[in-house]
Amino acid sequence: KLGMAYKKDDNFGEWYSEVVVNSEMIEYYDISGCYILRPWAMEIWELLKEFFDAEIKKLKLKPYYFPLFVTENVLQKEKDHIEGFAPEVAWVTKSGKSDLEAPIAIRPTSETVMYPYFSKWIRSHRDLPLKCNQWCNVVRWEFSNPTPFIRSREFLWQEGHTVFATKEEADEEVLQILELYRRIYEEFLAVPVSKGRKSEMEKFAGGLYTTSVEAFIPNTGRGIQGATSHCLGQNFAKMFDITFENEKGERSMVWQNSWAYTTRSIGVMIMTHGDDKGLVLPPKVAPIQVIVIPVPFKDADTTAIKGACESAVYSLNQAGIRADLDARENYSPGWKYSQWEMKGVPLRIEIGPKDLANKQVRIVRRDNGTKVDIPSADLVEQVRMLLDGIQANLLETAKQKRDACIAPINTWDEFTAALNEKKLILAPWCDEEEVEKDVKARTKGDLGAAKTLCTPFDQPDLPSGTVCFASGKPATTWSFWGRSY
Ligand SMILES: O=C1CCCN[C@@H]1CCCn1cnc2cc(F)c(F)cc2c1=O
Ligand SMILES: [Mg+2]
Repeated sequence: KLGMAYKKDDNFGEWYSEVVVNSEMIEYYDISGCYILRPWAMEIWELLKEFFDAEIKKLKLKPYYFPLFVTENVLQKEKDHIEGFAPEVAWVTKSGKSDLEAPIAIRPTSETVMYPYFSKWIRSHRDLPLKCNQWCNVVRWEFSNPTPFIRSREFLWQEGHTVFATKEEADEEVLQILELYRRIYEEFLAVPVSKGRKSEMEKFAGGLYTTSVEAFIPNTGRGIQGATSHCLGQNFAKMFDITFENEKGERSMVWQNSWAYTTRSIGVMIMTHGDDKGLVLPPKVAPIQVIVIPVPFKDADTTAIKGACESAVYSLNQAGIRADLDARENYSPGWKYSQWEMKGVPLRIEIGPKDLANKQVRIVRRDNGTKVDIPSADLVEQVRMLLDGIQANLLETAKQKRDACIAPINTWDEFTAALNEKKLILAPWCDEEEVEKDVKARTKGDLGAAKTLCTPFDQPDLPSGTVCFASGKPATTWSFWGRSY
């Protein structure tokens, strides 16, 4: 509970498992790949949801809830949509002692659950655009090493599924949602991400194109997909016969998007900001932003000290700041400091007899450990400034660490060297799928093969004559490559 046995830079995997448990976010469960999400994690999920849900409501998304279960023939409606995924599908085969007539799948994603009904509900252009979002869990029985938040067999997400009359509307929304995902990561979780397009090989096979926000974990040198926003084109319209009568009375197929972010986002935040004392929470997502701790002294007036703590908490809460009082009698101040540091609370306020006498409080920052004494009269404004400062500092520090890992390369040898140095590789590529397959084959190994992470929208200058690092053919784009989660 108190103190960490593992150091982040020495044993990242063990450090991570310890932090998520000691901070009371996760409890391990007796089914591999399944975890209990405790309040310290769920409150973060709820703060993210509050932002995202309000934003998509501005975009006219409507809330739905579709069934958890999918019949076999519906799930397999289109082979290439779930071809490679079949091993991940979890099936219900019995109820009680008796077998079900036909096995029923638990949703791994909801296209096949929803789209037959989109087909039924959409008749004319007046039924468009249809904008559906659901907050739910999905199950994917993955076998690669399970990691809390990052890779679990059940996870929480939102899945947006939208239907438009024109490709232009779909293309526009794909980027609007991607920008919301960037905001989730950079403005709330203080995690820098790159917006880009997935390669033909890495994109959602059922769609037309995939965009994503990509993060990077310097400790492991691995990229990680933060969220995805797909344009499905008319592929699912064809599959599920989703057509509408346009203004001219012609029957045409709809254009669709689908997009999601998941509880994985919490794991990325933990990996990015955590340190050897535990979690470091960005204030925007901290369930408690300020913890106030009375520091009694042998014969000091403990009642007056507690009163001062309570009024500090009260005025902070009145100002919309999530503050709490830790007045537990059975723990020493020192123990409390360590425990709230482990939980990553951005600010700690200590009030002892001296502070009381001087009408001040001592504030300690979790991100850089600095201590400052401020007059109680300035409490709310100073705390607000400190919280904003911590939020900005966390993003800036993470950006600098990530940028320090970016390795622009031109040749194969530079590529393999950068890969072994756990870099986020920026390479000129001919954008050919065969070459991507070849790089995967040539870099196979215990740590996993290298792959494209995304082709960033923000393209550096590509001098004419630049050749692809892997094929020697003319390069057409700069892409991020690396090992990934
Ligand atoms: O990524 C998104 C956004 C939200 C809606 N879905 C899309 C594509 C999901 C891609 N995907 C991802 N994983 C899957 C796992 C399965 F077991 C399975 F049957 C199907 C899939 C599958 O289609
Ligand atoms: Mg998967």
